[in-house]
Amino acid sequence: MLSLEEAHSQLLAMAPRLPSQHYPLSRCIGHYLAEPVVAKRTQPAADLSAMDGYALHSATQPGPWRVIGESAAGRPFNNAVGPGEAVRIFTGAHVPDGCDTVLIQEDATRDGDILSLHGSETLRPSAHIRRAGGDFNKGSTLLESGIKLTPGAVAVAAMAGYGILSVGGRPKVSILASGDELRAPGEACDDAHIPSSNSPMLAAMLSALPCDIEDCGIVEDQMDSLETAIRNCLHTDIIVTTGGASVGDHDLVEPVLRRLGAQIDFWKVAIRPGKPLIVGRIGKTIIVGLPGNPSSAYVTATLFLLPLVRHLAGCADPLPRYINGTLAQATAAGGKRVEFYRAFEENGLISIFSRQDSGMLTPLSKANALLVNPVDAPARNAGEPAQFLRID
Ligand SMILES: Nc1nc2c(c(=O)[nH]1)N[C@H]1C(S)=C(S)[C@@H](COP(=O)(O)OP(=O)(O)OC[C@H]3O[C@@H](n4cnc5c(N)ncnc54)[C@H](O)[C@@H]3O)O[C@H]1N2
Ligand code: MOO
Repeated sequence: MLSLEEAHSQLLAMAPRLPSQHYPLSRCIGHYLAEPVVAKRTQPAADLSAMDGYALHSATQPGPWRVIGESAAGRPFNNAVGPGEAVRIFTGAHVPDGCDTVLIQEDATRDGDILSLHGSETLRPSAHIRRAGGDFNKGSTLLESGIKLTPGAVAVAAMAGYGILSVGGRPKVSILASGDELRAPGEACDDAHIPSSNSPMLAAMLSALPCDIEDCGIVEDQMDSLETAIRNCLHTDIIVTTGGASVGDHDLVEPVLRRLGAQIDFWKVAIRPGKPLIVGRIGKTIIVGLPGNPSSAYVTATLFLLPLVRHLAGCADPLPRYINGTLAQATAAGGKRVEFYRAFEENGLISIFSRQDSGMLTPLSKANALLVNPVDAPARNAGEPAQFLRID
């Protein structure tokens, strides 16, 4: 059986990133940057006041000063300020030549044009001044390609002079649930049927990524039906199936993929839950066959589907990131497969849910972490270090 590490390296080698595209900043959120953002301007471009008050030279204190003009944001005072003079200034406005400090208006008394300092405070040079280039300088690289564009990253790109960014492509992902027992969520179910919870779960997981999702519904456990359903999704970049990935008589994903002439890249990975995962391709479409058990589908989507989408969309670092934490309770020794326990993490302390059956959804619904129990790990006590994946 393939190790998790081998499966991950095969996954990322399967297909190159999708071609990049140009988007206005308003549509860039959540996409991966395809080219670095290099500042086209310096910010601030000049020394600016950080407060409302008066610009003057600290050597001329304690005053009084004569107010000779005003500097507002976008409307600088363009003359020099001499000894004994001050300029009314507002937050974001240029600090005029001849001034090296800002007296905030709460510490000032003004009588007509005459300004005096009240209180015994000393005005320090540079106080309340944001220096030119204090945030960034023209030509400096502010964002590397492959990073996810957060609101802060979009804002720095705008301030750096960009209105349009080059971002990675948006993979098209179709979701296909297979199983005679499945009904669409919300439909009535008798004892022989269950709602397809995997379909909305996968759509919800993918919704956090830059991709376009097509829910292709539910297909019965029949070779011809599954074959037709997969054929109908071949226009997408990824087809994710759930169920029918294992070895039972009604588990048809692998035989149907073979009938369709698919290349099977790997089937069965040394992980628990999720061992029956199948990954293959038909032409340019990658098929990710997730096991049907809800927690197995969740874990394999976390470990394979989301990283694949991130990779195609241009993410520099698409694989799940393990975080260091501390066990709140003892764990059993690891076995021959890496185990991912549904867990709850708070302040780095990880507790494992007592019910870990991969068919159960209640522990998953409360989990915010997957505790990683590596292959052949020794049994561990509460207080020992452990790694986890954040899943909220
Ligand atoms: N003899 C063996 N049996 C099984 C093995 C094995 O190695 N040898 N592997 C087990 C493991 S591990 C898993 S996981 C499951 C995976 O099975 P399948 O991918 O073939 O999934 P199904 O049999 O179709 O369904 C399993 C389970 O999940 C429910 N299900 C399916 N689809 C959905 C959905 N869309 N939403 C909610 N629940 C779903 C289904 O009703 C079953 O209860 O195989 C083991 N067996
Ligand atoms: O790996 Mo299955 O996914 O144990 O339930």
